[in-house]
Amino acid sequence: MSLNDLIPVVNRLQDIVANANLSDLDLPLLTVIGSQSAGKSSVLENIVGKDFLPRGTGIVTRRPLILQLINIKQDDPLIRKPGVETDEDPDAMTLEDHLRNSMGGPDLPAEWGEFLHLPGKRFYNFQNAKREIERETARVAGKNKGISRIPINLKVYSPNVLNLTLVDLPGLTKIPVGDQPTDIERQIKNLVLEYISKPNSIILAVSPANVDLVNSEALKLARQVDPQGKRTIGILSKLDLMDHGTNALDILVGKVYPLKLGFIGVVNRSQQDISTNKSLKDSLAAEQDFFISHPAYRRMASHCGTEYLAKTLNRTLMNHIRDRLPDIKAKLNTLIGQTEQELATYGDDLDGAAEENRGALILQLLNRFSTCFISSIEGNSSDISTKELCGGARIYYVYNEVLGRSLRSINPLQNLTIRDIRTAIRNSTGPRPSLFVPELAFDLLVKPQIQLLEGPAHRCVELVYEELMKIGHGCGPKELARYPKLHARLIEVVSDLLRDRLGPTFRYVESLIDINRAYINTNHPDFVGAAAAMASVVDEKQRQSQKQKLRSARRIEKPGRTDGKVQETNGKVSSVKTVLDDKATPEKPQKSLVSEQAQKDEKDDSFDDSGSDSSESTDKDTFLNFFFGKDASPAQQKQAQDILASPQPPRLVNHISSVEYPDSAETSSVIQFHHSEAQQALEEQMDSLSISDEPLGEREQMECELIRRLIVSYFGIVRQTIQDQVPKAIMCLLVNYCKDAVQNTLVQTLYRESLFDELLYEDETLSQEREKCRKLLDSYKKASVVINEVV
Ligand SMILES: Nc1nc2c(ncn2[C@@H]2O[C@H](COP(=O)(O)OP(=O)(O)OP(=O)(O)O)[C@@H](O)[C@H]2O)c(=O)[nH]1
Repeated sequence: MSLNDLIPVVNRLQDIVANANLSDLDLPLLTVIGSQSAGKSSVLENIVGKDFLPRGTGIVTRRPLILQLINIKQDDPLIRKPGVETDEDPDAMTLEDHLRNSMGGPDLPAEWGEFLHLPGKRFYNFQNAKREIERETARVAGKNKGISRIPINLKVYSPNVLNLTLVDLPGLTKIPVGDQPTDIERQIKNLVLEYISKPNSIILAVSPANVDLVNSEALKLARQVDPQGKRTIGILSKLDLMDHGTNALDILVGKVYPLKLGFIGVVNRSQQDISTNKSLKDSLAAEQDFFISHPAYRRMASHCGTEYLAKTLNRTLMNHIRDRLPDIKAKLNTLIGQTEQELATYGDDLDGAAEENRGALILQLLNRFSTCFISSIEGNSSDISTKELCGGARIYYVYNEVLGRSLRSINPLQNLTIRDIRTAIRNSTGPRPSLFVPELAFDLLVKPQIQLLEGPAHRCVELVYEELMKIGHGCGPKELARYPKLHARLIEVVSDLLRDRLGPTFRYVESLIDINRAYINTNHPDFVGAAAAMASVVDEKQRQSQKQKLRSARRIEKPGRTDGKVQETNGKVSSVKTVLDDKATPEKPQKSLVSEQAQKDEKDDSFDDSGSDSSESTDKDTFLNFFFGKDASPAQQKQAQDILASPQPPRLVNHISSVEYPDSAETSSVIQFHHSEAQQALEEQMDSLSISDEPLGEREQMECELIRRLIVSYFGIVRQTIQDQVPKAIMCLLVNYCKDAVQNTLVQTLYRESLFDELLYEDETLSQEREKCRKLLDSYKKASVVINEVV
């Protein structure tokens, strides 16, 4: 097999490794070394088969030349790339040439060189390339024999070359000439070693036969990096210039210097041949004649010459490739398996599939989509996230955590000032003073409070709706990715279904609130009732009064200590003041009673039971004494009013003003109950218009407190009802409804023959991907055949 025979095999393998993204076939680097004028460039040129390297007497190669041969196919689009700069002289071009070039000409040569330092410029004429090498050498290394380690990179594109890299290096020399530095020998040696020490480098050590081999600098250096001679090929040049009567037979048969890859004798073109432009072809023929006709080499002529060198290189490259093959083969097998799997995920090509097959496919996809939707809600989907709550679990969370928490966060007495209560009581009694608990006022006041429950109930419906939407969007088998239009339509239909159900669910939840506002059932078994509430109010009042009396008594015993406390604890000034005042007027129960209640409210975040857990004591005597007893003194009234008019305890207000849902990522679930300052100011203004500053009577204070307790108790009952009923309503009207209806709705809307084409429109990128995948698989399979052939 000659180098030319190797080209197609290596090219196919190169294609394989490139396509399969395998590590490169990694063909060795051929590095030509030798003393000055040994014939390195000539050898290299013979291997490449192109006459393009500057040659001559004296030092010619003064910069490393990295020659990258790139194999291109005859029909490679690169060949006809329009608008490239060429080395052709425009003035010397004929009209025909111009036409040919402007049309991206069919006759452009398929071989050209391109320098790294002149990107985009093509050298179709290799004599021009030779001149450019000379110019570029002189530009960097000067004109006077100087050398430079900066390489010249030349790429040769041709259908007739192997993808190989060859390196031509400056000749080894001892004595500095021209601009060369005094340590030229060391510098060149280092430069050469840099290239040949790469294990991937095959060293072509050129030694001229007319110089004693013991003086071969090339062999000396090669031995340094390849002591066993495994990757060094000895080349004996200038065999034609040996003294008459002498020959290099001993060297060529390996008797003088041991090299595993052996020595090969060559006869390159002489300077005269170059001057007379002797063609490469003719010089190869002449070389052949030389060996056949030479008495010493005749017997081994088949193992001499450039052609044999090419064969040896070929064998070396093949061995190298064989070494790499098992690895490539294993990778290829894995890739074939993987690609087959990938191809299977794209599904069969539906082009030209029968109508019933399409119908069955659509039906199957609709069913799988609806099953996925249902199982996501029920929590038996196979694709359950472990990162966040989803589907049915998230709905449960909305009911229990989000709704429960937001309902609990509502203050039953929100927006309800003592003044509002007093005004309501007064309005409801009409012109007469009331005898008993003003029931109408309670009725009037509790209804707007019940309305407060509507916000969280609505939000709960919204959140469940949003979750169902999310489920709808994330649903469906993987195959749906292949049919983007079908997928979009499925989502659309489910979204429509959900949207249709949103209205009825909202309305039902609203009516739940309306129903609860329509009739205030004071007979509810859990309702605290007026008598019990009043009893608890009175009971607390009494207890408070007793406590205060006790404290007053103690203070009278130790007056100094009380004073000290007043000064020490700023925050408690008012309570201590109360005690002191109480001392002067012992019968002022109402104030401490109310403040106790405020403290109680403060402690109770949920606001729901403060009324209902009150004591059942019905101390009629005390109750009547209090309710129909003598009025409090004006001083007592003022004190009570101060406290009643005081705002809600700060912690309570903060708590109500912003309640966050536990799921911080769900910012939309944050329910805000902010009062705008403007609104508050307006309310205060209205208060001052509607309510006189007339202080509350003791009886009024008791009534207000009573109403407050009744509202808290009744509100708690309704809140519980709402917390119980809203999830049931949502399940019935939204979640279960959609679960039951999804499949039918999908089939009714989408299973229509007229829609099949549109719905089964395949994602273009996907069909391209499948095609690509199929081609890749083909190429892998072919590659596998190629590899088996090589072995
Ligand atoms: N007669 C004869 N001349 C040769 C042979 N090989 C090379 N030459 C001549 O030797 C001279 C140097 O050849 P090159 O190929 O330039 O040698 P080189 O080793 O590349 O030289 P530098 O790059 O300058 O180190 C040229 O004039 C060649 O024609 C050969 O086998 N026989």
